[in-house]
Amino acid sequence: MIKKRRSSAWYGKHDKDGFIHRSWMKNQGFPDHAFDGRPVIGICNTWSELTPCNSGLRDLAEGVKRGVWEAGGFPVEFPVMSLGETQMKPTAMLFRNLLAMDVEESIRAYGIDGVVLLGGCDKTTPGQLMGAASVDLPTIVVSSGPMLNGKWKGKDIGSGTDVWKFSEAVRAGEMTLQDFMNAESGMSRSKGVCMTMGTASTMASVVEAMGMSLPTNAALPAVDSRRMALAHLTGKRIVEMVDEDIKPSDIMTREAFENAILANAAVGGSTNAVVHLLAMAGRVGVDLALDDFELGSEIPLLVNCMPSGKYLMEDFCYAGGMPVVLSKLAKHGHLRSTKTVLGGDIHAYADGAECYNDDVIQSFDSPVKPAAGLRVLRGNLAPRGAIIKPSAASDHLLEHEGEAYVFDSIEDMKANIDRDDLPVTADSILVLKGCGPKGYPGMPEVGNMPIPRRLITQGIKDMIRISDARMSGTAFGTVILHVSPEAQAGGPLALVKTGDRIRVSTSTGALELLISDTEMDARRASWQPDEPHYTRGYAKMYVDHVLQADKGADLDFLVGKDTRLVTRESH
Ligand SMILES: CC[C@@](C)(O)[C@@H](O)C(=O)O
Repeated sequence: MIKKRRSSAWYGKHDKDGFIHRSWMKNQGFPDHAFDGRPVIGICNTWSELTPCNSGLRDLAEGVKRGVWEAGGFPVEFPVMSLGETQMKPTAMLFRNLLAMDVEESIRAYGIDGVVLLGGCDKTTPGQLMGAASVDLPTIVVSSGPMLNGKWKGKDIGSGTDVWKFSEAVRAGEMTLQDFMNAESGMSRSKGVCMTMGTASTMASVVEAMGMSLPTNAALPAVDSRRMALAHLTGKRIVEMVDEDIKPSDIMTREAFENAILANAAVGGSTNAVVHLLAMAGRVGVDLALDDFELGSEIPLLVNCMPSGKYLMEDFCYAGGMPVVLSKLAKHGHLRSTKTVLGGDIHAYADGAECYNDDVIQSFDSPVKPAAGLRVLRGNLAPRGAIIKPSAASDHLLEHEGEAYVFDSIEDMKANIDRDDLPVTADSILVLKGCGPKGYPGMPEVGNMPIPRRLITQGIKDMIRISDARMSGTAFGTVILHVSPEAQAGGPLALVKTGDRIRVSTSTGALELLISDTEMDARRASWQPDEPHYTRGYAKMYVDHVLQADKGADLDFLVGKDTRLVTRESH
């Protein structure tokens, strides 16, 4: 017998409970020595054919198992809910916290000592980490990895980013519907997540910057054999980590979250990282606030990937990937010291990293864009904040005052956006209500509303859009998101009327509805929330308990952790 482990409370007992735990597991052909006290490693898998981004995780699980066996551990794979943002209605975000509950309770209830999280699609990474952090066993992430570069008509095309471009081109009459449909197959040529710097690759990048995965995990393409090797090495490492007792709470420190914010700015990462990092921080008890994201605002955009730049994740990988970004951040004093899954400091991920393509990963002195990180906006329209991604926005709209055109719901927007008589100009500000966590529900990626047809046919490509929704990490435009409190929770967004003037200043961080306080109070007095869409089940629980976007949209009762061992047996 090696050292007494958590799993020994299942497999090390010599009574009827130990018999039950071991004997039933042996029906899968595991030999006696699998239960000799070696570390039991749970492989928490979000593989699903309905989550195409994660469809390669079955293979990667086998890679992790090889490494676990090699290091003297006992690997056991288990499924958890899988969330495919491209497939789920109303949005996978509605279920991120449900996945987190599934992960948390699975880890807690089973006899495992350490966990490898296999995720990829946007919500699977944060959902798994939130759940794992609330139990706090040694944990490492292995991501799906991005798809190969999209290819169509001899050009590279990027997941999401080119969907938005193509669909606007069809609406503007610049692309045929047949061409639009033909591009589908070229865009998704292999297993893996979006190969733009969408939310999936953003989350993998920030997780690497936090030290929660092995180095190079974020950018290796899903089908690159080196990803299988990385899974193998992760399996080996998690066994050692159990012995070293390195837990998420040792790694996911305040400094690690700051590194995530800084890295997110440098890679031009998704706005969705904000709600996910806030929710993850809430689980480990790190006091991260929306304003902390301003930390990244002066960091230049180094990674020239869509949607803020022009390349794709495969190019980013071949240019050196995250270790290069971390080394550039370190060189300019923007990488905090913090422990990683390897047991050393995050600076070790950066040491010796070489950049193989200076156009794909640019320098601090000559970046893709200066001061590219997310900005937090506040004012009487968003008392608890809103965010904008300047690197994906139009410079001329970053300081702007204009007249609001309001859509009261997503249905209203869809029914009217293409009306030929829609009273909007390029200076108008489109406002969409009812798309926050409680409103839709689930805070979908609809904030980057299409440009009204009458403007797009005049060649207008961007205008200010404001909502309580999120937007795809692959999207672009001058889009103000995550307005808190949301309309459905009675935030001032609910009170905006068509014709009101709104002022946006990205430089001073202001978002103001230019009406008097008296007028605001009068409108509030007659405001009623919409009837809830769901009156039972998980969605009802979600709506009753979800926190606002500025707090990460976790459920109020899931914040924090409980690391106690469950002592009561099932028989
Ligand atoms: C279409 C792109 C998606 C589904 O990945 C999106 O969720 C993102 O934020 O990147």
